Amino acid sequence: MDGGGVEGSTTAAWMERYQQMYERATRHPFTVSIRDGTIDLSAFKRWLSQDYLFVREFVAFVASVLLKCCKQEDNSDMETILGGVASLSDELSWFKNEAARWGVDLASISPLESNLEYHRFLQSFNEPEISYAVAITTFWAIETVYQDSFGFCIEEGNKTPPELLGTCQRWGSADFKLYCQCLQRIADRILANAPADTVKSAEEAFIRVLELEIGFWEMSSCRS
Ligand SMILES: Cc1ncc(CO)c(N)n1
Repeated sequence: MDGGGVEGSTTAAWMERYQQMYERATRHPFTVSIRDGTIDLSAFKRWLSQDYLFVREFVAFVASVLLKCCKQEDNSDMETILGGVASLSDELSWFKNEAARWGVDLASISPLESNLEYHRFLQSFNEPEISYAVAITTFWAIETVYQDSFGFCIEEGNKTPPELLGTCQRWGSADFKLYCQCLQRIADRILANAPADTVKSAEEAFIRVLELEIGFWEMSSCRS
């Protein structure tokens, strides 16, 4: 398919095939409790500080995706990914401001086990053998879980506490959704031209992201 849309695409097919797991990642009790207004603020602060450490690691991951992109013969996706790297600079500042607002001292935080597990997964993309197709699919999946999770917190009928709306807007906004759709179109185009074993690896990476995202919410809720 080459209409630029996402319906009927490889990634859309996976979202359907693994719908249950996708829902566990994007409608997790942690984010649903933000939407309900029943969120435990100590859990929110745990998420905030752990996600700051995640994003620091994510910078290196996105840089590795950018590097793989630049090595492609057709590197027309470069600007989109470069934009992603650039926006993480603003994101790190946002985390620092937000942490100060909540009285969280980021200097004294160390990563919990589920976060470390996610770090190891992200670091594995430094290997030049990991293809651009797998990397860009992983990048899309990671961003999309947050977009869908936080987008739900600002959809109609939400009771999200006003002091958490900024967080939800960061990933739930219409602009961030467009950005995720742009990543999805890139992933689908690359996958459409990739060999079957690469597509299989990308599918496995998609599932792994869902597992790791569920683990991250569990960790934040202190359920694990
Ligand atoms: C754990 C996690 N997944 C995805 C994102 C989106 O960038 C994030 N900030 N943290």
